[in-house]
Amino acid sequence: MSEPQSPTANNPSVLIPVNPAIEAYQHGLLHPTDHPVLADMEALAEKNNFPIVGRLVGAFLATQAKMIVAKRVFEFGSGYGYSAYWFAQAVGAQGQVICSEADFLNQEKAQMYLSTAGLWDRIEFKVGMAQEQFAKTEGLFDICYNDVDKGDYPDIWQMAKDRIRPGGLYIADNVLWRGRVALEQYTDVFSGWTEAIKEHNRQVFNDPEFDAFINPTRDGVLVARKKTP
Ligand SMILES: C[S@@+](CC[C@H](N)C(=O)[O-])C[C@H]1O[C@@H](n2cnc3c(N)ncnc32)[C@H](O)[C@@H]1O
Repeated sequence: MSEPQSPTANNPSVLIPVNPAIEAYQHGLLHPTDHPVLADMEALAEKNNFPIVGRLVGAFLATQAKMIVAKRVFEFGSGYGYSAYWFAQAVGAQGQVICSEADFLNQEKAQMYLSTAGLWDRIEFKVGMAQEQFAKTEGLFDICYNDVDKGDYPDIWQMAKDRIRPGGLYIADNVLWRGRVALEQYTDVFSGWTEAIKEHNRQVFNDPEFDAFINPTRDGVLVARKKTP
């Protein structure tokens, strides 16, 4: 009997972490009460091939934030506010999500979408390099969320880890990088990004101050909780 065809049989240099049928099943379980603006944001991502986290990971981010009663979140790489929608909804009316984004054109879109969703007053949107914006922002965070260009992942981890409160979370998207991190041979989309993600993952998992886990949903979401004294 022949082996079943894997979804990546034509492309052995990547693996899809979760079977698409399982992700479709998970999608089917999500409740349809989220704000209709999400569908507009998803349609724009589809049209422009823009890498938003998508609804499964969005719901996961919001759940993580609610679990630790997060009130202050810093996002590294906010795009036009899709992941920020989930955090803003989770932190509540008294909470704050500080977005950082290199492309100034995304600020206007984020404002339009998140105002429609009634969440803009929980957002502080900073245009510029996330590293610089973070350095200029004082205080500790309940969550630092990393979704910038992947070559910068180790640097972002190094700057974020000391600014997370005990019991708070460091979250990073795309840490499985379509499975390339698990392969000996792969085709890199951008030179060095797979190695940077692997180095980042090693650093997070080896840090004695954090407990870490990778949720393989979509492209892999790493969650690391800072231990309490
Ligand atoms: C994967 S997208 C973010 C998607 C967003 N988190 C979401 O799910 O809706 C990455 C975004 O980060 C921005 N970006 C990449 N590297 C950055 C950096 N070092 N500083 C600021 N923005 C960055 C890009 O312009 C892009 O909009």
